[in-house]
Amino acid sequence: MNSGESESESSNSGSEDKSTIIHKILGEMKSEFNSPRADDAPNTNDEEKPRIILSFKKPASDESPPVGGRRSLRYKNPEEKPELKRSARRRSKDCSESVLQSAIARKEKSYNESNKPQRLTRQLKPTQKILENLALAKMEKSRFFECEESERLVRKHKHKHNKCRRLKRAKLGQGDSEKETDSDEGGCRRPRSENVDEGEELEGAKDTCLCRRRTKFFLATNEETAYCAAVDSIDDKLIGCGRTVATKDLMLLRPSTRVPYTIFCDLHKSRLLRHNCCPTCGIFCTQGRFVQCENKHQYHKDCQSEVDCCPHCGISGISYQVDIVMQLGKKPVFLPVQKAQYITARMTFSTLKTEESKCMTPPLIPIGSFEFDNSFEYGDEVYEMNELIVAVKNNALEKIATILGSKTLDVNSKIPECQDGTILHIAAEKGNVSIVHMLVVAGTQTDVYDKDQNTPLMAAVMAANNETVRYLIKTGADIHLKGTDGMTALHLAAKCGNLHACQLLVDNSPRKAVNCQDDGGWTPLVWACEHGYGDVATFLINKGADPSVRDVEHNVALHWAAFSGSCHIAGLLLDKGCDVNAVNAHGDTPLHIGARQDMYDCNVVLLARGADVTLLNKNNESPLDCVPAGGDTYSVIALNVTLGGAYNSQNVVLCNDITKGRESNPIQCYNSVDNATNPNDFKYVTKNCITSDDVKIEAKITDLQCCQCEERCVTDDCQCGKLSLRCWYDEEGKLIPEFNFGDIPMIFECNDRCQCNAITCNNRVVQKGPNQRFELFKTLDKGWGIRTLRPISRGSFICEYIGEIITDSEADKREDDSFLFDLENRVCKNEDVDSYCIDAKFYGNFARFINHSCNPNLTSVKVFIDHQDLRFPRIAFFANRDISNEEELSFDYGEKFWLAKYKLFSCLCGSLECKYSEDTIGMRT
Ligand SMILES: C[S@@+](CC[C@H](N)C(=O)[O-])C[C@H]1O[C@@H](n2cnc3c(N)ncnc32)[C@H](O)[C@@H]1O
Repeated sequence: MNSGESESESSNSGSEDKSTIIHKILGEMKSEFNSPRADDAPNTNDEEKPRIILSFKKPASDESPPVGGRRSLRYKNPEEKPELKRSARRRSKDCSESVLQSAIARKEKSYNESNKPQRLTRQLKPTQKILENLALAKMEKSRFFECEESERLVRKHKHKHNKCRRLKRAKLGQGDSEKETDSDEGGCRRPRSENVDEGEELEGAKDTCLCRRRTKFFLATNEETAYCAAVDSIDDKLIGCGRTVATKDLMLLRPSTRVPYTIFCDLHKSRLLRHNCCPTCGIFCTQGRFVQCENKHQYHKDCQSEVDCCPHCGISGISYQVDIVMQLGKKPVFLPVQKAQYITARMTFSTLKTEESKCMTPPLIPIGSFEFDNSFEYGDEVYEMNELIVAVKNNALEKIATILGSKTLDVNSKIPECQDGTILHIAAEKGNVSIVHMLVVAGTQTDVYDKDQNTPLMAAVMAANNETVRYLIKTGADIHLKGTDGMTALHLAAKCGNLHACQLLVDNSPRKAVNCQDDGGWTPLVWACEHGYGDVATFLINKGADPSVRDVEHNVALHWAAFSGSCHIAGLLLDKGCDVNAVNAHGDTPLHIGARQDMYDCNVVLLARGADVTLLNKNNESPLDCVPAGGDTYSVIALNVTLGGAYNSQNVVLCNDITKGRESNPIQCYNSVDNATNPNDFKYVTKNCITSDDVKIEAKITDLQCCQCEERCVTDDCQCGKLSLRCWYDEEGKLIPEFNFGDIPMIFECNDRCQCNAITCNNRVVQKGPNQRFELFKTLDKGWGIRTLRPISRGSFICEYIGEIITDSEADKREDDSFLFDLENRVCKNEDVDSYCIDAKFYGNFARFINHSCNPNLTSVKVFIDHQDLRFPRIAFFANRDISNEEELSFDYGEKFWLAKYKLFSCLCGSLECKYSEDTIGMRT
């Protein structure tokens, strides 16, 4: 096949710049492998072998279906069904550790994202006392310095060389990272107005402030712990400390008489000693811009009087503005234990984004009915887990608070009476959001499994405690976790008919989990159909549930709707393009199932929508053979048989799945044209393969350019996006509207070396494989072809062109050239370097059956995933326009193909723009 399609040409001409950029980025790729122009190919043969020439494009993906146990639609009554043994997932220690790690990571992340520190520290408003002190200090200062004015002028003169203020940076160690020298002592002078009888000096220094003074005052408390009441000024925000202070060390201190006595932790004491606490307002100068005197005493600019003078030592004239930065060795990780220390903090939900939920639920204020104040007496009592369980079961909030506050229990310990779940499982099942909240705040992990492989979220879903479901989702519970039989919380919600929970789960799923399959291959939609929950089925379909997804027994959702006899759901599925005569692994159509279940109403709907009464299953049974004789269902099917209402009776299913289970969705083979049997003269593969040593792909993982994105690769910083010029995929995995099908970039998807999350990453589409529904069918005049069983929107990924990677010279030797796809990686004509093709003749996927059209609905795009060797792009087809149900898929083979083939046959695409028909090909040769 030869070059020449217009898209290809424009793509090539435009690709030089992009190639240059990509070369620059990759830094190691040779220019000769870029900008491959089909016309530049060395033409060593007059009779050149035809190649299909690229016109590059791609779509969305979903989780690949798990395999495992299944139920069978062969059994009329559920009781007849053999009990399913689906994979019993055993959780290992590693698994639980990773759950913990990810829970911590999520909490950290949500903390960082929310940028609201109040759950971790207390953010305080200045008290009335502090404000009064500020005003008082200003007045005192101005009075005091009136009489100091003349002295100040002398000192000013003395230090005139330092008069211009300098900006300098200081670093303040949050721990003991910085040991400041005490060289400031010498310069301290006592202002006349200060009370010298405050107490004994801490280190004998004669400061005018009281930063270094001991006092005779101690805090009297019966509590085991006291908390530091220091207030830090951090970037103009006031943050309370709250560290614990040993009760044996409760000396009350203050930096001046203007501020109240306070309890300080060791850290704040040492900073007080170093004059880091402003004597005017009593707030520590912790991070931000402050003023520092010559003696390294720090205070706030606003706390300075109009006369430039240090409120610590009174020295005037020599002051600097300093930028203080907290010096932390590493990012703080707030573990539940640490959070639990802040027992005086009011529990709040303010750090969570309160997105408008579609469900009408009241705002989430879990503690609404409960005032959790710090007057609880925890005492020395040691509690048993049983007491907590009883308290949770009885909704005894105060008791729960007391037990949790005592910290005598491991809130994550497994409870044998509760299937080895935790106390959070019990609370989630019980459904009191306040209790769930208290447990979460007390450090209970949300993503733990019980023996039945249910998480607390799943327990809440099954118990229909939807406020708890909402709370747990917002708190970061992982909604994608799979439990028994590979079921997610959404599967369970659909199975239970819990519409509200379905809404919460779907609306909070970053990449829609709506088509996720469990071990039996069932989607949430299948569960809703099986149990006849019309509202849930409608909701899921509206949210993009695919009615054509097959389970492991090849049933589609319509089989399950027929099983439950839900005519409303059956109609809905048929409206969405579900095939009324879809056949499962036993050859049963939905009508066979509906007949066996004696579902009259539903069978009427199926018959009215074209169900074929003549189709035989693998036991040679027609639907009429399956129905109990004598009833209404028998009559209605018998009537249709009598009337000869066989619909599409010409259609013959030759094979249920040409992929033999290798694709996530089976592909049936239909032939209603002739007697040809299904094509099986090739090996179905889903990855390109190599059969010769002549093909060597540079695929070292260490050579891969990769990204450092934390999660989803949605920002411009994603390195893989930059390689592709930008990320071309939207949230659903479709090419964005800006993607220019006339000037196609190469796409570099995220790879195994990237940091991002493989499930939620936006830049992974082709690697997840095809997820649409297709059918192999016999065309009237072009042999086999591929058509879609449902509408496909523009930009969707269809499939890759998969086959055997061979060298050009090998391709030239091959007899059948109908399946060669030229990788367009030919180097300069003069160089004797081989280039490559993909041959799908012997090894291939269903793309090998896609025919040519001069007005194609697919465009091919070069994609790189597991290697970045530009000689071997993966060829991905994307819909270049909306494609309707049952439309044949096609791409442009390119001029090279037709120049080689026109003597044998001409193009039968039938489009008005056809360039290679019998009539038009002459104009091109
Ligand atoms: C890659 S195969 C496509 C699958 C093929 N129809 C089959 O039955 O295996 C390419 C071959 O399909 C046929 N073909 C594809 N598109 C065609 C078209 N527009 N007109 C005529 N023949 C076409 C040609 O025989 C061509 O060599």
